[in-house]
Order: sequence, then structure tokens, then C-alpha cells
Amino acid sequence: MTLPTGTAADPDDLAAGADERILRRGLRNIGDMIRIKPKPFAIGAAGAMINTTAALFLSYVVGWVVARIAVPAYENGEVVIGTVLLGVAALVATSLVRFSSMCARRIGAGVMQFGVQAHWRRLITRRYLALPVSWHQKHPTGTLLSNANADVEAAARPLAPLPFACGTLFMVVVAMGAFFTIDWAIALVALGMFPALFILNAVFATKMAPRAKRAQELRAEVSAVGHESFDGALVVKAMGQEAAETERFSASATDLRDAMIGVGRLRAAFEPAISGLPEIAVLVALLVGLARYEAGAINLEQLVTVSVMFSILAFPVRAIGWVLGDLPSSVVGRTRIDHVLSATGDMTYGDKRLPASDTPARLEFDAVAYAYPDGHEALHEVTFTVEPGTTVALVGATGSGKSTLAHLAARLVDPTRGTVRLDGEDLRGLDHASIARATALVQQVPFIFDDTVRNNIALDRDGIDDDRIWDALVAAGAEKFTANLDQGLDTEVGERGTSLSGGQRQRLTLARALAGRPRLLVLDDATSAVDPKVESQILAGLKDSSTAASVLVVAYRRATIALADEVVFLEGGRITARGPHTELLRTHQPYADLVTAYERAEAEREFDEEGAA
Ligand SMILES: Nc1ncnc2c1ncn2[C@@H]1O[C@H](COP(=O)(O)OP(=O)(O)OP(=O)(O)O)[C@@H](O)[C@H]1O
Repeated sequence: MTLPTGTAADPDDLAAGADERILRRGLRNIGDMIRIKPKPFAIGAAGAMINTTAALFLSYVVGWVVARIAVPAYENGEVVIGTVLLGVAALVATSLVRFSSMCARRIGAGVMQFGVQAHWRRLITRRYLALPVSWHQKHPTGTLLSNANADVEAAARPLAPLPFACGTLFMVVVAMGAFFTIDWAIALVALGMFPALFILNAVFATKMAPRAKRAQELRAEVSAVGHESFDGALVVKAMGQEAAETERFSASATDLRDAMIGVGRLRAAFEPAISGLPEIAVLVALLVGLARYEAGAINLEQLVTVSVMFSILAFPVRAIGWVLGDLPSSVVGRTRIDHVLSATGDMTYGDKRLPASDTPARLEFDAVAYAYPDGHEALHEVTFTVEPGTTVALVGATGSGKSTLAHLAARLVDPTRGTVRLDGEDLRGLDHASIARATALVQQVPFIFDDTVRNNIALDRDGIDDDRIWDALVAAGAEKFTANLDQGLDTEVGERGTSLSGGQRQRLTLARALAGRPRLLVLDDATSAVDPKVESQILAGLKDSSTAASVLVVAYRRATIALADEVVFLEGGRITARGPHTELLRTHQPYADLVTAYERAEAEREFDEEGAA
């Protein structure tokens, strides 16, 4: 299976030679993230700068203590208590400032990193929900999960060491000033370290970019394969496919492992080099410093100050390396996030509102055609009307276009040609709330949230109280089993309603639709797992209820079809017959054949069930 990687990046864009672009794009990404969370960044960076300034000050204090206290005490045995106390006070005060500023740096970095992650995740989720069904059909859930997790984490990773790196840069600037005031030769050693650091990083970015991109794609693939395997666990078990599925998952996991080891190897080579560089600079500075001391260009206090400053600088300079080291992966993560955020094809809604009404709606298909994004035309010139208060059954062989029609009725998709109208208004011109209030679609595969029965039915919609929930449960034939649940409406039904039977789940989703008192109910084989007698009672009840809706029902059972006022018979995406069920049975042989085949299948199923009982 080829899984979409969900990235808009041109593969060559992140390949060799793109280091400059990665640096630029990585820094732009950091700039964007600072704009998202400016306050925590300011706190973290200020903490880091205070910390590094205190660290530099400490080197002056140490230089002063050595030259004014330690050396005289060692050479002459002279100890001036006041000077010692001053030295100790300066050391303690500097350490306290370092401690509190380090806390500010870490808190700022953490709040910024996790705040930015939450921000991206919110945007991605909002985008997912705004994108059309056709977009979702092309993007596996696992890949979307990977966008919201692995990609977001990769994009925001440079933020963890960012304030530290900013403080270090500040320290470097201050230290360079200090080096130049102390001695130009020592300053040159420090100055030489930074070009070397950036050259090293450029080489690293060039080599890392394609590896990081591959690793990120494989993360998405493992997530997609894993999600599919876990989601289809029952099928896998029932078909005895555990070994094959484990093999499929482990092949993806192995690829990811290899890619991550490749990333790790490169980091393993880069990080010691980037850490070693300042250590080498310290050594060179010591040698140069000693030579300058011997030559009388600097005094002992200056030599000690410079040495301490270099060794203090050596560790924080790594933070710059950490930020630079995370740039390639962050650019890849950000590119993949942008791919989702810039995806187009949203369903735009009009601003027309349907007037408030509780009478059944009129649904009209006018010369409707629909082609899937792959070009497959599933419906051609479909024209029919569901008159207010009537029930129309959609009947047709598998693949004839029934579900596609149901999706068009609920405006999950728009027709390629022609118009779908609700109460005379083109669905495309209506506002979202009008459609959601007037129409309810119930699909064959019910989706139950891992929540209570009450919340599954109410779905946070206004005006749905317990009385209304019970009315909906009665109409959906679900009140008895709900009343028998341990905690009634408060019963937690488990992930996807695992504690319920298939028929119970279908009835709950039907109750969810009915609780909104829709004026048009679209049932896409929504009661297939419900006992046929109960199904007939539910559908008959819907017609008689005081809050009657117009009903468009995809039906397979003769009893269900017979309840409809009109049958629309589809063949290959076209309406080939329309009229009352009894009339079509007489006048249209393909219809009679199909309904008879359904009836036979139903009778065989009932016979098998009785036999099993
Ligand atoms: N996402 C899709 N992309 C491309 N073609 C699709 C897609 N979904 C459905 N189709 C095709 O559109 C046609 C109509 O499909 P639809 O699901 O509407 O049929 P149906 O009558 O509801 O079938 P069934 O009774 O099996 O549910 C079929 O040929 C199907 O293969």
C-alpha cells in the first residue's frame, strides 16, 4: 500500500545543497513561533541573558578572588578578612542570580515549546474538520495523527534550547567585547571558533535534511499502518491474518528504526564535533593566554579571567549547536504541518437561513451528477423529490450510488452538476447551521464516542434535555436497553460503543439524529443490524410521530421498502424506475428481481439464525 506522506515539500528542496534554505526556513519557523508565544520567549531569553551575564561576572569575580586573595595568601600568608568576605558575598550573590535566572529560562522555554505545540495542534484539528470528505478519503487517519503529533513536536523542538542559545549569543557578544579589551590575540581565538561552528552546521544540515524528511515520512507511515491494524484488529483476528499484519507493521517499524538510526548516527558525529570545538578553543586560548602572559601583554588576573570565561563559554555554545541541529527536522515537520494548513477545498457555506420551522422539509434533486475526485462518475442526471412528510426509499444494487445520494442530501459533498435543494433553496447557498438543524444523516456504520449514553445523544447541542433524549430513544426503539443499562443515561459505553451490540449502536445513533428533531432524516442503511420487526416499528413510528420528518431511506428489506410512499430505483448511478413499491414490482423486472433477492437473503439469514438458536 502506498501511503500519502502528507508533505507539500519538493523532495529536492530538502536534499543536498539546500543547507542555506534550511537555515533560512528554520530561522523563519523560529521567528513564527516567537510571534505565537512572545511572552514566554521574552521571559526565557531574559532569564538566559541574566544567567549568562552572571556567569561572565563570575569569571571576573574568580579572577579577582584568585589575584587579590588566593595569590597574596599563598605568597605572603596575608589574609584580609574584609576582602575575603567581599569575595564570598560576590560569589554567593552571583550564584543566586544564576539559579533564579536559570529557572526563568527553563520555565520560559517549556511554556513556549508546549504552548506552540498546542497552538499548532488546535489549528491542525480545526483544519481537519473544515476540510471536505474527499480530502479525508485521501489521507489515512494515522498520517493525520502523525501530523498532529510527530510533526508538531519536530517543528517546535528547537524551542527547548532556544532561550539558552539566545542567552549564549548575548554572552558571546559581551565576551567578545571583554576579550578585545583584554587582548586582541585571545579575542581572535574566540572569533575563529564561530565560523568553524557555522561551517560544521552547514555540513550537518546538508546531510541531515533528506534523512530527517525520510524519518518523518516513515513516522507517518508507521502511524498509518498501526492505526489501520489496531482499528481492524477484529478482522485481522477473524481472518487469521495476525502474522501477515504483524509482518506489515514490523516492516514499516524496521524502516523507521533504520531511518532513525541514520539520523542518530549523524547526530552522534555532529554533536561531539560541535561540543569539541569550544573545548579546543579553550585549550588554544589557554596556550595563547600563557604566551601573552609570558610576553607581559596581560597580567595574572586577566589570564585567569580569560581562562574562566572561555571554559564558561564552552558549554553554553553547545546550545547554539542544539538549535542548529534541530533545524532540519523542524523544517520538515513545519512543511508537513503547512501542507495540512494550506490544504484547500473547504466547503464554503452561504448566508441564507431557513426560517425556523418544525414541519417536514422538501428535498429536491435536480439533474444531479456527482463524480468522485478520481473522476469516477457515480451519479448521472438524478432528478426526484422527497415531498414534505413523505418517505422515499432508495433501492439499488451495490455500487449503484445510494450512499453518494445520501451524502449529497446531507451536503457532505456537492454535486458536480445540477442542484440539491432544501425547501427550495440550493444547499450551497444555505448557512451551515440551517443545514445542520434541518437535516440529520445516519450512516450504516454507527460512530459512538467514548462517553455516556446521554452525551452521545446530546452532543452538546442546545435544548436537548433528558426528556427529549428519552423521546428520541423511544422513537429509535432504544429506550428498553438504555433503561436496563447499569447507570441508564449515565452509562459509559466505551470506545466506539464496544459495550453495546451492533443493533444497539445503530439505534443510539438514530436516537442522536432524532434528538435534534430534524425536518429531513436521511438513513443510509442505518438500521441494518436492527431486528426487521423492530426496524419496521421504528420507521412506522417515525411517520406517525408528532415531530414527523421527511425521510430518505436507503433500504434493503422488503418490509422497509413497503413502508415508503415512493421508491427510487437506481441502476449504475441513474434512476431507472420510480413509483410505489407494488407498482414497481409489477412494472420493472430488475427491481422485482433485486427485491426478491433481498427477500431470499433475508429469509435465509432468519433461517440460519433460528437454526443456530
Ligand atoms: N471515495 C470514492 N472514490 C471513488 N469512487 C467511489 C468512492 N466511493 C464510492 N465510489 C464509487 O461510486 C459508486 C457509488 O458508490 P456508493 O457507495 O454510492 O454505492 P451504494 O449504492 O451506496 O453501494 P452499497 O449498496 O454497496 O453501499 C461505486 O461505483 C463506488 O465504487
